[in-house]
Amino acid sequence: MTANHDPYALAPFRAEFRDAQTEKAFLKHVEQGTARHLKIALAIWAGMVLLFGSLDYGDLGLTDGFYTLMTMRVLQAVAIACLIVWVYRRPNLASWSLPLTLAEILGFPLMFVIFFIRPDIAAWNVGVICIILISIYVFVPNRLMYNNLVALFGLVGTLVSLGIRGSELATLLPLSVVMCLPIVTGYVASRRLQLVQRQEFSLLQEVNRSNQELCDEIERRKSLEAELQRQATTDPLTGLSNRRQYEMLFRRERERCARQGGSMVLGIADLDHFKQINDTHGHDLGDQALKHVASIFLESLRHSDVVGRFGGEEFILLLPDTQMDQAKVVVERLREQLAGTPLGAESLSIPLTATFAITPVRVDDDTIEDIIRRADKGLYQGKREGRNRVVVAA
Ligand SMILES: Nc1nc2c(ncn2[C@@H]2O[C@H](COP(=O)(O)OP(=O)(O)OP(=O)(O)O)[C@@H](O)[C@H]2O)c(=O)[nH]1
Repeated sequence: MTANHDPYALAPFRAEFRDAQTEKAFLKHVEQGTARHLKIALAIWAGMVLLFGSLDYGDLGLTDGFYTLMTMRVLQAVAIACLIVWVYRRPNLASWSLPLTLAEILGFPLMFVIFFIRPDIAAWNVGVICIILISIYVFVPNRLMYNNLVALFGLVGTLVSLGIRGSELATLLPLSVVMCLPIVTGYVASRRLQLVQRQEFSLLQEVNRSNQELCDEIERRKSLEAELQRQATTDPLTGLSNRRQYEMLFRRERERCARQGGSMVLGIADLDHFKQINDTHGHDLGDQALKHVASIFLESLRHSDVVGRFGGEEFILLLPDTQMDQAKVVVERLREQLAGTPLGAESLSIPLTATFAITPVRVDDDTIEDIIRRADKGLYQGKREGRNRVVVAA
């Protein structure tokens, strides 16, 4: 495929897409409509074939000629009915042109035979053939080149039949010009229709492509926005809420608890001897330890609780809808869980403990800093008293 390949370029004479894949996609797109057209055209064809039998009867009576013509008409009508059923079951046949072309070509001999059995209505027969020629173009769309082939067969067959019947060249020449008129008219009308249909299809594809691009762009922006939001609200190392986020959540939860008459507890956790872990095992393992602690806190607490990273090895816990005695039990359990889950890394098992302080959020606390300051005092007390404990800072 070249750089400037246009998949929607049209071949003006065939009135089809130059690109075979695009043409295939178009035919698939119009398959149901094409099949419907074809079934209607075939039904009209079969009806006309049988209807003209009544004229044969009127003119010929029950003669051999009538029986021959009627047998051909009935056989043809049955063949057309089979074709309708076939197209009904497999609509893609309407665009799959070769069998259809053969069926159309096989329909013509009946018209040619009439010249021999009913020479008296030769002029009528030529008229009917002209109508058939134009109908092929109008009613059987999207197969222009095959229609040209069928029309040529009809034209040549008619002239040859009349020639055999003894018509002069002087008659046949103007007749061929007259018969070319419906062919040219049908070709031009059908070509225009095919081009317009394909231009519409190209536009539709373009619109679909633009829509898809737009949807992709919206998706990309949404995920970018979500990522930015995540980065703006979480601590990059542990994934916990950062200061901005937990302060916002604190305000929201405090207001909600106040509205609903619930109480809220704030806790601080500070890892014990964390400097020693960093110094002994390195900063990377220190980072791993922080992530380990964060995941234990997140797993152990309720979804409605908030865990934030307060500073280096300090964490903040917000427990909405919780009384102090309940908070004491919850945080004690958290302490035990942390102490009982050492960090396993490179065949090492590093015990981790933390000192916790909890304090109630009071109505007269102005800011979160006031509450943290109170909890901090409890934390110092806990560190002084030997670490790995929960202190209530009332
Ligand atoms: N690996 C790592 N270490 C950090 C990070 N933030 C702070 N630290 C370290 O955490 C340690 C905190 O040490 P200290 O404040 O003395 O506290 P501690 O050693 O835990 O002692 P106590 O709190 O008294 O039990 C320091 O060594 C900091 O460098 C971090 O993001 N990653």
